[in-house]
Amino acid sequence: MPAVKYQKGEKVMGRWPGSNLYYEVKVLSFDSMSQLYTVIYKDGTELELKEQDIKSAAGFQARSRSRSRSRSPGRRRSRSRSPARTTRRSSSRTAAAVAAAAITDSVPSSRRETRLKDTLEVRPNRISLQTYLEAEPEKNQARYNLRRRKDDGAAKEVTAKPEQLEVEEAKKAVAPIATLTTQLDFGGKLGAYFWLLFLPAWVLFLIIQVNLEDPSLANFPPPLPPLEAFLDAQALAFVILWIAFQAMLYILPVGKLSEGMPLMSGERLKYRTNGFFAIVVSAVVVAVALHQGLDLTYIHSHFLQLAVATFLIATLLSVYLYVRSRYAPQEQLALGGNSGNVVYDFFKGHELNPRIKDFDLKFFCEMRPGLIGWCLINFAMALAEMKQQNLEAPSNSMILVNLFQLLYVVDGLWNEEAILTTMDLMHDGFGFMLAFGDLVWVPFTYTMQAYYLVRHPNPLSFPIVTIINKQGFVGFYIFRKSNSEKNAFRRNPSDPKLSYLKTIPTATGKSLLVSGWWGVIRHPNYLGDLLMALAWSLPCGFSHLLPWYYMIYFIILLVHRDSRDMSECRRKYGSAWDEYCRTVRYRIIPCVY
Ligand SMILES: NC(=O)C1=CN([C@@H]2O[C@H](COP(=O)(O)OP(=O)(O)OC[C@H]3O[C@@H](n4cnc5c(N)ncnc54)[C@H](OP(=O)(O)O)[C@@H]3O)[C@@H](O)[C@H]2O)C=CC1
Ligand SMILES: CC(C)=CCC[C@@H](C)[C@H]1CC=C2C3=C(CC[C@@]21C)[C@@]1(C)CC[C@H](O)C(C)(C)[C@@H]1CC3
Repeated sequence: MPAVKYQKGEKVMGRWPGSNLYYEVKVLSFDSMSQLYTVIYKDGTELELKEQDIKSAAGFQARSRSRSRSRSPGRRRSRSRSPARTTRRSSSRTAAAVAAAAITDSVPSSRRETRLKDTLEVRPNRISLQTYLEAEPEKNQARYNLRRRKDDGAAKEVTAKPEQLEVEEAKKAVAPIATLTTQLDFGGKLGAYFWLLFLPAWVLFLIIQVNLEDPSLANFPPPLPPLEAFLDAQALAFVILWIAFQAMLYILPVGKLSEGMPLMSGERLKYRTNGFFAIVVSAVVVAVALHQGLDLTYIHSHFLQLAVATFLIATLLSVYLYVRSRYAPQEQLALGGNSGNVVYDFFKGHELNPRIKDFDLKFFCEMRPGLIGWCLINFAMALAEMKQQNLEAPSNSMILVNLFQLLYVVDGLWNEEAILTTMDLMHDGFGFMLAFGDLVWVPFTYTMQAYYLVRHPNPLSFPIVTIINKQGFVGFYIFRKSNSEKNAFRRNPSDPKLSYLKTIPTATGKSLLVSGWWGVIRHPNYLGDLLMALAWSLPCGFSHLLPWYYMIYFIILLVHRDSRDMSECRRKYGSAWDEYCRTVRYRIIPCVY
């Protein structure tokens, strides 16, 4: 049996996977079968290393000293380039930021990412393990038995001090392994069961409630109608026709082909961003159909059946998405949605950008049938209100709700490219949650205010209309400006028009905005969105809670989304993110939250 070179408890230097950096580690054990040492890093991360990737601490220091004096290009660079020349203002500079700044100073920002990845000698000394694995998965996997031995879910940060050795390219490249998702969102596996049952039931509850004389969110669920009342072949046919019509508009070679953000593979997918064209054509087609005698109030009278039909389609789509995610190549998968639990994975979704040829299912579902359908339903509710209340024109409240929500959707479609830098498109897998959210939840619950007004009129005086209008537009202004600022910055960080903005460099090569809208609060777009949501509920008055459902749901959604985003960004950007949070203290409401 060969002698064990390093003993249990011994402090040695372990090579950081995929790089030439050595960290101080403690030997925990040696497995004679696999010939691997289990070592623990200072932050508690355990990895298995081969003997050749371990050096004794004494020998390493002597070698490292002589090398760093004579030939470390990293050192030369950081001495000659003062970190003070970066855009950062804070005095408590972390090593990560200084390291990144040393590089970003000399490189145009659009090329920073590539340079950072290539330049192995200047590595930050605090970097998240998972970020590192994502950045260079093939190198890591080629050389190491790279599994975290003590995984408690969230990626931990390595705080050990790196020593620098020579720069060389990793030699082999093999496909990365599939990693199990251990950090589960939405209440984990049990939560997934709950949401799968609760979300459709809640849609049903809302639809049944809103038709009652005295609707309330606090009401006990009324008795369910018989099963036949839920299913309607004609309603199903309409829904299929609508989705097929939107799909046809989406694939027309009209409008811009926009590039998505770079994927892990470096590839950038192309998206046909012709959403504005789609809503204009849809409006024209609906106008022609109305002229031909189509009775749009059918949508009001068959709302439940239309919702159930759409739910069936969303469920079938989710099953398809789940099955295909099992066969998708590793580099096309999202980080989440691979827990090993069928229900959780079905709910969360695992494939990042499922496509049939060039047809992007997630992008299409998020931006087209549900979103444009939302406006169509609102319009049908306005017609139903006129019919039901014998009006010659829709009420002021109905007009306000219709116009505000139309503005929201048209703006989203006009700026469709901006969706490519949002969380759903960049990070989330496509599964039941998003398919159901996009196709059922948005059109059948976001229309609750308009639906409510059909049977529950709320007359508004002109001054009140003016106040709600102003408040809604302030929200819209904040929402649009902040989203556009981030989108423009993410697309071209060196855009001269954005040169006035202050940024924090991060170890990934991307920077974070710390001035402008994103320097006031961490989610200015959420604040704008919430103010708009308020303006959609106010026209319905205060007699019932039901039209306020969207506001309540939206606060919960955005607070949860913000915390999901915080942990995701912390994982990605490590100490640079902490620095950002110290500089920009409030999340959504200045000085409050
Ligand atoms: N009506 C509705 O039902 C809903 C509407 N929305 C709206 O959709 C829009 C998009 O929201 P969402 O996708 O949740 O989140 P964001 O558009 O806010 O995207 C978050 C991402 O932005 C990047 N980012 C965060 N901080 C900074 C910074 N300081 N500088 C530069 N980049 C930063 C990070 O990604 P990275 O660094 O990787 O680029 C982060 O993950 C929002 O306006 C929201 O209100 C959202 C959900 C539901
Ligand atoms: C409860 C449940 C099933 C939640 C799913 C959440 C989805 C409904 C939302 C997640 C992010 C969304 C966005 C929009 C609609 C709602 C969903 C899909 C959005 C398309 C609305 C229009 C905006 O202008 C927008 C493009 C910014 C926005 C993007 C996020």
